[in-house]
Amino acid sequence: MKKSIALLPGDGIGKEVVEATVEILKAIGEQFNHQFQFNYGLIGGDAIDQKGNPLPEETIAICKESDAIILGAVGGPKWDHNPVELRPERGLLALRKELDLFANLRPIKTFESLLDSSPLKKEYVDGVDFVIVRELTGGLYFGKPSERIVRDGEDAVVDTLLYKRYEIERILVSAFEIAQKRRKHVTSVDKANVLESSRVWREVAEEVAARYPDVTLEHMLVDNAAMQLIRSPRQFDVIATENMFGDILSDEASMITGSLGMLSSASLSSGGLHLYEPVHGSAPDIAGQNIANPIATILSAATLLRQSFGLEEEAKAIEKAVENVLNSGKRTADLAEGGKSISTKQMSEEIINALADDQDIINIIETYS
Ligand SMILES: NC(=O)C1=CN([C@@H]2O[C@H](COP(=O)(O)OP(=O)(O)OC[C@H]3O[C@@H](n4cnc5c(N)ncnc54)[C@H](O)[C@@H]3O)[C@@H](O)[C@H]2O)C=CC1
Ligand SMILES: CC(C)CC(=O)C(=O)O
Ligand SMILES: [Mg+2]
Repeated sequence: MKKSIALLPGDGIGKEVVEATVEILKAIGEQFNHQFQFNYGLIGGDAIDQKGNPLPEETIAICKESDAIILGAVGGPKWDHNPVELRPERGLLALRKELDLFANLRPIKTFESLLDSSPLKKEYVDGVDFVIVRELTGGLYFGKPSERIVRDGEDAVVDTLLYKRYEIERILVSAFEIAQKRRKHVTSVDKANVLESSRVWREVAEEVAARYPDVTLEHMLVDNAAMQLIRSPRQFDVIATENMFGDILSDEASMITGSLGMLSSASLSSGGLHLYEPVHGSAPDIAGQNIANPIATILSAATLLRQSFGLEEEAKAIEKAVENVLNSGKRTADLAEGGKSISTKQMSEEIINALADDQDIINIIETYS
């Protein structure tokens, strides 16, 4: 198979985890005889420094000419005091809007060998397997006005939470479609006791639920949801929520797996050009040290192969290789609890070695060759 992938490493550890992931894709391409062409683009802080724009036109063009996109992360202290339109994060938000990447799927599934790495009790996290379906192109991060103003003669500030009804409907439809293929339970998370947008969200959730009689709908207020994620995370199957709530809850949920560096995500578009990105950011505190955990990005790439290219065996091979490496006790620093750890590059090499050693893959390749 010949396919092109746009690579937007971005800033900080974004560069390191994308580089580690490219090595995995090259290895899987060689093993399964696929030709993946990589098209690099600038986004975020680097793009501001080199082009004066966090999302240059060339980057949008590179994405649109590709079959799928992998993004690392954007941001860093260097640009923290820039005016808002020259913040690296603006580049990512603009790309999500430009490509209508409205559905961000963030699976939270524990690995057997990492049960002790979670700060939560092992018996609570064992068997956790749910997905956060986060709306990604609306809500507070996109509403206008978003500015400093003067109100009643006082300095004030306004951010706007705006959703069109169809935006709420389509993300809930995505959540119900996903739930139908899973354990058929949607927890719709909102703040309907306070926010009008959440009241409409609830109404739409009820309407959509009526079209999926085999799926159970439960409403949960976001503050309770934040607590339930810690108290009994196994209760969740699909969590459907708006942009900011999903952003916050997913970082919280990452600790069920042991590290933010483990959480992959897929940002799906209405147009079919999807973007795959880790849940974490550019981690300036560890950037440039070759110690970041690349697994979130590597698992995002596995989802890309499955979702965008239909390469199920290849996706499974990567997921199994990651599991085998973790089972062998190898850990990056975030999971090593002060013990022996391996670098970002070494983790990538270990996963490549595990791919090469996997007898199932060798059998598949022999069957197809
Ligand atoms: N998708 C994106 O591009 C995102 C960008 N950001 C940006 O990233 C910058 C840093 O934000 P933070 O709040 O520090 O969030 P962050 O997600 O970058 O880091 C939070 C903490 O988790 C650790 N961490 C994150 N990913 C890791 C990995 N793969 N391996 C090991 N440890 C990892 C970091 O070292 C840090 O201690 C900011 O500029 C922020 O706006 C934040 C979140 C998402
Ligand atoms: C630019 C931010 C909204 C990125 C982020 O925190 C996320 O998507 O999880
Ligand atoms: Mg986030």
